[in-house]
Amino acid sequence: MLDDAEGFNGDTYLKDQGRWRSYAEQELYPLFHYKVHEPTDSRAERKWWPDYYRLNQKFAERILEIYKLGDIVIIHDYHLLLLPGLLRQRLPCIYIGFFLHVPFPSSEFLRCLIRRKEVLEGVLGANMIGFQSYSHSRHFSSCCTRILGYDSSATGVVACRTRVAVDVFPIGIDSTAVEQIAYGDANIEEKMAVIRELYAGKKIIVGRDRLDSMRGVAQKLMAFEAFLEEYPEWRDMAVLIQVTSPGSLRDGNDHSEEKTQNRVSELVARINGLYGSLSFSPVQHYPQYLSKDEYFALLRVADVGLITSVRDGMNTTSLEYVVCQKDHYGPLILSEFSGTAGSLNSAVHINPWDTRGVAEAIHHALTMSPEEKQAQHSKLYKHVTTNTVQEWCSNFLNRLLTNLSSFNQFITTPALDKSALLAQYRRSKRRLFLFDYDGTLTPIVRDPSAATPTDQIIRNLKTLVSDPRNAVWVISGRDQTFLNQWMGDISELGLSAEHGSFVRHPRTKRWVNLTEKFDMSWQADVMEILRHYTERTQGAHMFLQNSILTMKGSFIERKRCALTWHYRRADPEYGVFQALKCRKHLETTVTRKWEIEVMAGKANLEVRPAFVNKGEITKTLIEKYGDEAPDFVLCVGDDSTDEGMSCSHHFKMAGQHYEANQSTSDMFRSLRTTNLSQEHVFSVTVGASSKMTLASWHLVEPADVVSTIALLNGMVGEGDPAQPADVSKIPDSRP
Ligand SMILES: O=P(O)(O)OC[C@H]1O[C@H](O[C@H]2O[C@H](CO)[C@@H](O)[C@H](O)[C@H]2O)[C@H](O)[C@@H](O)[C@@H]1O
Repeated sequence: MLDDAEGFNGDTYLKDQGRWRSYAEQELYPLFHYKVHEPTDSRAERKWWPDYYRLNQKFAERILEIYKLGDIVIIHDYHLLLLPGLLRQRLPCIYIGFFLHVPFPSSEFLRCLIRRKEVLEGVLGANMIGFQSYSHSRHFSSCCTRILGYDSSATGVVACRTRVAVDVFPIGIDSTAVEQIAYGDANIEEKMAVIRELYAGKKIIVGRDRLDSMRGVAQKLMAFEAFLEEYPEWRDMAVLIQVTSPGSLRDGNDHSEEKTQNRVSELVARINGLYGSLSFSPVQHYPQYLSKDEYFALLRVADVGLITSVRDGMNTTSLEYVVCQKDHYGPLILSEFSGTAGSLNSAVHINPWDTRGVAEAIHHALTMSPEEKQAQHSKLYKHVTTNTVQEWCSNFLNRLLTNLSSFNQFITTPALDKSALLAQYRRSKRRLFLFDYDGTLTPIVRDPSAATPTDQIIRNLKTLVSDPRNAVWVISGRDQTFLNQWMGDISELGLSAEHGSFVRHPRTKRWVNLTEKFDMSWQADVMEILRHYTERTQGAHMFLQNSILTMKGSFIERKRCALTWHYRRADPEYGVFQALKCRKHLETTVTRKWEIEVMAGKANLEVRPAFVNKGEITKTLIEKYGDEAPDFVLCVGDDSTDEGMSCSHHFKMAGQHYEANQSTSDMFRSLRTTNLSQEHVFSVTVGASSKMTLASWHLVEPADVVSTIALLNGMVGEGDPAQPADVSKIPDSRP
C-alpha cells in the first residue's frame, strides 16, 4: 500500500503526521456532522483512504504484539473505525468495545461516503458499539440494514455470523477535577477580577467554540445581533465574549473553514458597527487558544453560557460551564443539536437556526429571577457531577462485560460436529431426517418463486432416500404445488406442506389434508387485514450492497390453507414496523375469534390453524417408531417456525409448552431432557452461532447443509454452493 516508491519512508511518516488524519478529519468528520463537501474528482479521497487503512492496520499490529487471551480492547472514535474489523480478522475471539464520540448520521448521509461499506463492516468487528445519543445509535443500526442489508434493532445488529450490541453512553467530564482547578487557583480569581472590571455593569454572555461550521458561531452572532435589535435596552448593557480556537483540518476539502472564518469576522464587524461606540464593542471576539486559567475564569465570570452548535457529539464546554457556575448560577443556553441536549434537560434549549428564538432565549436568560436560576442550575449541577467520565467508564465496561458473558455462555451455539454426526450415522439403523426448506436447503432470496432447489440438492436427497435405513422428510411452510413441482418426483421422500397442514407420505402420491374438517371462514377476515397492510406497505427504491433495488412492496402469498404476508420487498425498516402493527392487529381481532395462529417468519407473517405446526408433525413421525426409537435424527431448520420442530418430543416429556420468549437457559435445559438418547439427536440451526435457538448445533448457511448431506452420502465435493444464475437468486442476507 505505502512504499518508498511513493516517497514514503520512515522519516517522512514522522514528519507528516497530518496525513494520517486526513481521511478521518476531512471525509468522516464533516460527513458525520451532516456536511457533504463540494463535488470533487475524488482523487484526494483516494489518496487519504490507504493512509487511513494503514493507520488502523498499524494500531492492529501493535495491539496484536501485546495482546493476551482474555484482554479487552476498547477503541475510541472515528479515526479508528476499521480497527475492530482488522483485529477480529486476526483474532476471531477477541473482546472489543468501540465508542464513537462524534454524531453518527442517517443512512441518507452515510450513503454519500464512497467507503461506507468498509467503514460499517470495520466497526462491526466490535462486540459492542457505544454512541453518545439514542438517535446516533438508531442511525447506525439503520445504516447497517439499509447499506449492508443486515438485520438490526435499536439494541443490536446481526452481522453475518454474530450479533453486535449497540448501546448509548452519553459521556461526562471529571467534574471533581474541573471544580478543583476552577475554584482552587488564585490566578483564576485574578483573571476574573480583570474581566469583571473591564465589563463593569454589563451582563457577560460567554461562547467558546472551535472555529468550524458545525459549532454554529455564525448562527450565534446573528442571534446576538437580533437580540440587540429586538431588545434595545440591552445595547450597552450586554457583551458577548466569543473565543474561537482555530479548527483542525476537519472542515472538509472545500475551504469552508476559511469561509466560516470570513463570515464570523464580517458579522463581528457589522454588529460592532451597528451597536457599538468608540468606548464599547458589544462583541468581543478572540480567535485564539485560551490558557486553562483564562478559560475557567471566563466560564466562572459569565452570566449566561451560549452554545449554538448545529451538530456535535458531546459538548464538554457546556458541562464545564455548569461546574464553573456553582456559586453564580448563570443559565446555560444550549442548542438542541448538541449531544449534551438530551442529558441537560434543565438548560434553556434553542434551535440555532431560529435566530429570533435564540434572541428571545438570551433575553429570557438575562431576566430570570435568582430563584429560577438557582433551581435550574442545581438540576444541571447534579446531573454533571453524577454522570461523570468515571461513571461513563464503569457503565461502558459493565455493559460490555454483560454483553460478552451473555454471548459466550448462553447464546453461542457450536458448529455442527460433523465427525460425531458421521460416526453416529454409520453406526445407526433407523435414521430420521427432518429438513426445513427455505433458508435451510436453499438460501433466502427476495422472490419466493426464485428459491428453487439446485441439482446438487436434488441429487443428494435422492441418494439419501435410496438407503432403506433412512426416512427423509422435508417439512416446509411451502404449499403442495411448490413442493410437488420441485421435489414431488422423489417418491421415497416424505413431504409436509404449509407447516404440517398437508402430508405426503413416502412412496405415496396422495396428500393428506389435516385441516379438512377445519372451518376456513377465518381466511376472509385475515385477508381483509393483510390487504389493508399490503396497500399501505408499498415499495421503495433502495440502496443495498452497492446497487439500487426497486422494492416492489409487500404482497400476500395465498396458499391452500395458510396465508402469508411478505414484506421483504418493502422498505426494510418500514416493513418491520408495519409487520409489528399487522401482527398486533391480527392478534387482537381474528385470533380471538378463530383457532388460528400468527407466526413471524423471515420477513413474513404467516397465519394458519393453531393445531397444525411443525412440532406436531415431528412428534407424530417420532411416535411412529414406537419402542424402536430412531437411533439417528438429523433435524435442520433456520427460523422460529423450525424451533418447535427440533424439540417437540422433549416438550411433551417435560409437560411444558414452548414459548418463543422462554429464557435460553430453560430452553437448553429442556433440550437435554429428551427421551431420545442425546447422542442420537442432531438438531441444527442454519445461521449465526449467536442466534437464539433451541438447536444444539449450527451451520452457517444452506450450502453447509447440502455439503453435510453430501458427506453422509459419501459424495464429498458435492455440496459446494451453487452459483446464483440470476439476480433474483442472489441471497438476501436479511433474515
Ligand atoms: O418452512 P420453510 O420451508 O422455511 O418456508 C417458510 C416460508 O418460506 C417462503 O418465504 C421465505 O423464503 C422466500 C424465498 O427465499 C423469501 O423471499 C421470503 O421472504 C421468506 O419469508 C415461502 O414463500 C413461504 O410460503 C413459506 O412459508
